[in-house]
Amino acid sequence: MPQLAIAKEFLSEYSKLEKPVQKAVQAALGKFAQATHAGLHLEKLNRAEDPRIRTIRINQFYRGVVLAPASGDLYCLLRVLPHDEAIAWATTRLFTVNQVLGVLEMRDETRLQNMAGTLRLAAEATPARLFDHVQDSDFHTLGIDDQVLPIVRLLTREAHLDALQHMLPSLQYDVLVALASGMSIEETWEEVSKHLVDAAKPDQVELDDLSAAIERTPEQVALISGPEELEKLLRPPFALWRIFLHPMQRRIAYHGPYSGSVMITGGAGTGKTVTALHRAAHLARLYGSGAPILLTTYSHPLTAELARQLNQLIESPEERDRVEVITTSELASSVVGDRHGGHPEVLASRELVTLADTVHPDYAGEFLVDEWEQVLLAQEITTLEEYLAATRAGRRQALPRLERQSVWAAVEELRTQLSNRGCWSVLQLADEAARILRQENGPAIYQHIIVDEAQDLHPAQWRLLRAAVRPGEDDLFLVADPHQRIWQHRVPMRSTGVNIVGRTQRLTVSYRTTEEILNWAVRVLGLVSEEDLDGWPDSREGYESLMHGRRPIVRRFAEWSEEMTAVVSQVRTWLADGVEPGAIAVVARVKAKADDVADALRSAGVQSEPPGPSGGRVQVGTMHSMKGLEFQCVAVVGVQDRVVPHDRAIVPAEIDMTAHLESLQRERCVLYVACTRARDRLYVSYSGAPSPFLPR
Ligand SMILES: Nc1ncnc2c1ncn2[C@@H]1O[C@H](COP(=O)(O)OP(=O)(O)OP(=O)(O)O)[C@@H](O)[C@H]1O
Repeated sequence: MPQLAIAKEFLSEYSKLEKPVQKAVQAALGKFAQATHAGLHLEKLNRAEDPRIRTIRINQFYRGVVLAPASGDLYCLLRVLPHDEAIAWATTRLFTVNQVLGVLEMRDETRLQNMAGTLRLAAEATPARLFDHVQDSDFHTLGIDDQVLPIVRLLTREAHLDALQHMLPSLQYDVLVALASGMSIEETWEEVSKHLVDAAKPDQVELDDLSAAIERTPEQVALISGPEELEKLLRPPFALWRIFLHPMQRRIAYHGPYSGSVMITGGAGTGKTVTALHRAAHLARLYGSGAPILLTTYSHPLTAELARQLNQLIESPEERDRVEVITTSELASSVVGDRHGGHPEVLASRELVTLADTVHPDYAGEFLVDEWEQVLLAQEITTLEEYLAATRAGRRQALPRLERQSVWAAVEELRTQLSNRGCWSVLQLADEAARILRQENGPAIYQHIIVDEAQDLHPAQWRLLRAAVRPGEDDLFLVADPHQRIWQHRVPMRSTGVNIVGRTQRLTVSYRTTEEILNWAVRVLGLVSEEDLDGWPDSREGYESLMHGRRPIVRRFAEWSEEMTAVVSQVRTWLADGVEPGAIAVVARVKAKADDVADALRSAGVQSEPPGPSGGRVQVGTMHSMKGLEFQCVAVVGVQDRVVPHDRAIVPAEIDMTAHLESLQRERCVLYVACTRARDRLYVSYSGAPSPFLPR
């Protein structure tokens, strides 16, 4: 029975082909998948470096490049390119199985041989070599093969190594870069092992067993089980993440049972959500009976997106039905609704503040709500005595102990008014639901809970989730980036009630953005101290992107009106370059500025919409509203002093220094989140003095 495999490179270029060419590709691939490829003419090439390379006709102009071993029945589709390009690519490439690492490797053999000649000449003039300090045996241990080693021994400068980047097998190139940058053999091995399926060398490697090698290279090539899978894979939106997982993502998501709660951290765009989705799919497949699985986060737009992606990932309706995708608020609502009857009505935060404004002449609604949520509900304070004894670290406003009595009375009044209206606040509802579950101590609602964006949960939401699943194997799978904490006050890891000791993992490769944008955006975060992390695992070391692109543009203007004119013109340039309107976002720290931009765009004939499931228009919104989203091009505007950080979000230093620093760090995170939404292009502008967070 013939087997079909496809390379990631093919799938990314397939999505860019015109519809008729895509149809022709589907027809050709369908024949492979249905094992009727005998009708396809696999054309052998004269002078090909790899005797197993064939091409197939897609249409008059395009050809597919296929790796077809002499024995066995595996066909691997590598590229689909215009005719001449396909032939040129196919004749120069050589595929091998790495003897030590067992992965499938590709090299540009023709250019590599030419390069060897040039390097030999350069080496004759220089006795010292770049890798004099590395023994042959160490190279072998790290997977450098006998064909590459003689070339490596000719290298005299790092620039020569750079020149080999697109010729060498990628993992061997990574090894050489690590060694050249001064890493020890052990450190280099640690880097390499991240790319191996079991983080270890395979026991035995058969050099002509392509199927086994493909299974060890899940980042690059995928075996297709049959025509249905193929059909699904090629259906838009060509989701690469469904098939090609980084070995680390795969190891984490498809791990056997974890003995307790697990936390996965990683910088923006490292595929944390993707890993959470795969874990949900894995658990749904493993655990057929019993309580359902919950996939959750704090906001509805984010759960809507999670549900949409999960629908793409899980094919079996029964397995899909095992995973409930709802917000923590919806969970709270259903628990409280079940016990108190009816559907609890929740007051939106703005209405809550308006109501709180009316309860006491001396206290602003915002202050009372903040005190209730961030002190009382956060610390689960239920009596005045507890409140009088509570710490108020991190509050915006000092509060003499004597005054707490009247604040307590005002919050009580707010609660009474809410209750008279038959309403709840979001966090009050979470607190109540957690209390009910803990009191009942009944069977767990969920067998497993998977949480995305866990860094933004409030303590009441942590209590709710903790109570909704019984502590034990595979109870909580948490995905977080402590550097993207933009909402709540910091919840120290020890206050979450979740024990992750010894069960933390980190993702480091960004799949979203380019190295240029990522390096710039990370500098926005400044120096993050141990205290800032408060027991949460760090997630920036080794954070990198394998993609390259343009550096972010930063522009200064004298006035907001000029800045707006410029951003409108930037959006129009992107549109003129062929970027889809829905792949463009304009982001501001405050809503008023976002509204100004939306108006300016409208006047220029460009329609926009708020962030969310795209209706195909340019999206304009606040930095907070962009959480979890991504766009090809992002413009972040109004990044000036006193706006970023936003004056009102900063706790004055004279009130509480720790809280002041914390609030500053959170504002850095907000800007970091906004900038890391960009895949290819990032444009940043400000009027007057720049934000102190902008990298120099
Ligand atoms: N293995 C993969 N192959 C291809 N694309 C991937 C892979 N993993 C993630 N991606 C893509 O990278 C982008 C970022 O992934 P994801 O949203 O999961 O990252 P994240 O870490 O949750 O990001 P953030 O914290 O910024 O919200 C998405 O477009 C996703 O489809």
